[in-house]
Amino acid sequence: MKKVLIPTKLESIAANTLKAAGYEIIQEADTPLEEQIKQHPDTTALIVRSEKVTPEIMDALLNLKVVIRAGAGYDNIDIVHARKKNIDVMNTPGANSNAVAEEVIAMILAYYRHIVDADNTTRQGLWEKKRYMGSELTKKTVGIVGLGNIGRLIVKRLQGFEPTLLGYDHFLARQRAINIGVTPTSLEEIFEQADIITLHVPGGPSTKGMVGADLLGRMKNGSVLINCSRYGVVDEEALAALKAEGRKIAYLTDVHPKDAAGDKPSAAVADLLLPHLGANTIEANAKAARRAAEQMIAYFDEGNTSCVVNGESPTGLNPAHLHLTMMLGTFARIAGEGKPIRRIDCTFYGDLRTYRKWFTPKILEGVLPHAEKGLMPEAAEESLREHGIVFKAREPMDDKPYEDSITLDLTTEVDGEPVTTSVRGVVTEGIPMISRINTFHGLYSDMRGNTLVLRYKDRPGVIALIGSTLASAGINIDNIVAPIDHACGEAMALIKTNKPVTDEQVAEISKGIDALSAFAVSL
Ligand SMILES: NC(=O)C1=CN([C@@H]2O[C@H](COP(=O)(O)OP(=O)(O)OC[C@H]3O[C@@H](n4cnc5c(N)ncnc54)[C@H](O)[C@@H]3O)[C@@H](O)[C@H]2O)C=CC1
Ligand SMILES: O=C(O)CCC(=O)C(=O)O
Repeated sequence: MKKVLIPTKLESIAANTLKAAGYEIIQEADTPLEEQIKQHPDTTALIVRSEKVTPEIMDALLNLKVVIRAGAGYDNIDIVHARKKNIDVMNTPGANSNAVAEEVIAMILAYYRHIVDADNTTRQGLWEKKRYMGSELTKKTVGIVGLGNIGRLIVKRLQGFEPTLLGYDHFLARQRAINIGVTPTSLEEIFEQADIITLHVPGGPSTKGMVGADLLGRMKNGSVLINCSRYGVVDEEALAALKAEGRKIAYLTDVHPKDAAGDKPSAAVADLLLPHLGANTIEANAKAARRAAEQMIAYFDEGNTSCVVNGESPTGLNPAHLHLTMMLGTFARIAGEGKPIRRIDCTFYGDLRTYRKWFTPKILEGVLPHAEKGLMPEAAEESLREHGIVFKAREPMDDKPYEDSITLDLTTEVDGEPVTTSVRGVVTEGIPMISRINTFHGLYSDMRGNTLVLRYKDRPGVIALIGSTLASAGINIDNIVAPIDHACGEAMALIKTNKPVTDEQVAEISKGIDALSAFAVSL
């Protein structure tokens, strides 16, 4: 019988559903998880809320197969360590979004109408009507940062207040944001224009300090910043400094470094401070509990991993090929000069064709470096779609003798016209090599390190010119390949250098040799 530990206050429907399906359930909310695992070292699965699931806990549970976070954010679980131990981690996406969306509206109204203070002072016998002059939410400009499950619901729940809605989500295509009902707006403009800004991005390294001195400094006097995402997303020291200078920014927060009693680092800077109440409704708790139980049953009974957030590639796939794909994506993006990407077509030759779906997260990583990393293939494909990128993994043509190689064609839009950069790569002796760029074949250049890429009309003396410009900048050439496309009389030089070549140096060399295209890549 599979033993499931639920070391948290989670609605009994989770335990009941699992018991009915034949699981053994230990639910104990008041004993730390560290203690409970000593009594239950044979635990197969965990369902947690904000409890930390550390490497030590995973190492101690030798039978642990899956950890389910009954909620959205899973930054309390070390998902990388979990992967190493072959433990799947899931969340229950969307289960508590409505609770947070409603909390945000409650916070705004409570702050605007001084509800908390007014209740306190009225109970004390005071009558401070003049002091508690309020503001109205109706027709305010609200900036929503993070348009996932919660951000999108806030859009809906705010509708009655006739707001102007600005939105930012760097994984969401412009048109999708418009369809959701917000005006896609840069972070800088949101912070400059909004009366209320509410944050709904995940926590962790990718968003740590995301709202720092620069953005905070752009906020209007009298504006409100709400943090129901995670502690660390807002640089509270920078906020405190601005407030000390007399800037009138209200800060309403629900999130803390630790979910526990004790001093709160945000207390001095916050105008409203809640004990992580976002998901704390009867409805959200029940929904997350039911989902957690259903997901666990589907996981063990049917092998359903659709909510796994730390998926890995299958055995048999050489990680070097995954890395190569990311490098090809990066290379093509830089060659495409950062123009909007519209389409990516890939062909995986040889044995790689069997694994093609597993390359999607790496393609995403290469072409959209700010996109979420470590996504499952389906989620990566969805992310590409949301960015307005059509992605196709083509069937390889059997007459092409490319063995285990990868072709990536990246199409950008330049002045309304499609422009495609095509790159092909292989792994040789464990080294990721680029073998073709557009019509320039036979490159076989190591993709690691610094590469200067120049296309020019073929003529004698060009390499010498490049060499002398690099030398005068103190840059050494480690290797050069410079094949010629005789059909068009052009050459493509891939020059490996001991240091990165700066944009200014690229421009100087490009001018000196009258290059048709020039860029530098450091991988
Ligand atoms: N206060 C509370 O009780 C609760 C807090 N949360 C927090 O809220 C977060 C969001 O929850 P959901 O909306 O359910 O998650 P979600 O995954 O549906 O949405 C997150 C959105 O943030 C976007 N995003 C990620 N990084 C970004 C960045 N650097 N810049 C702009 N956008 C970025 C993603 O594209 C995605 O659309 C959770 O990760 C969790 O940390 C969630 C539930 C309850
Ligand atoms: O379970 C809770 O109360 C915390 C919810 C939360 O922060 C999340 O789901 O990310």
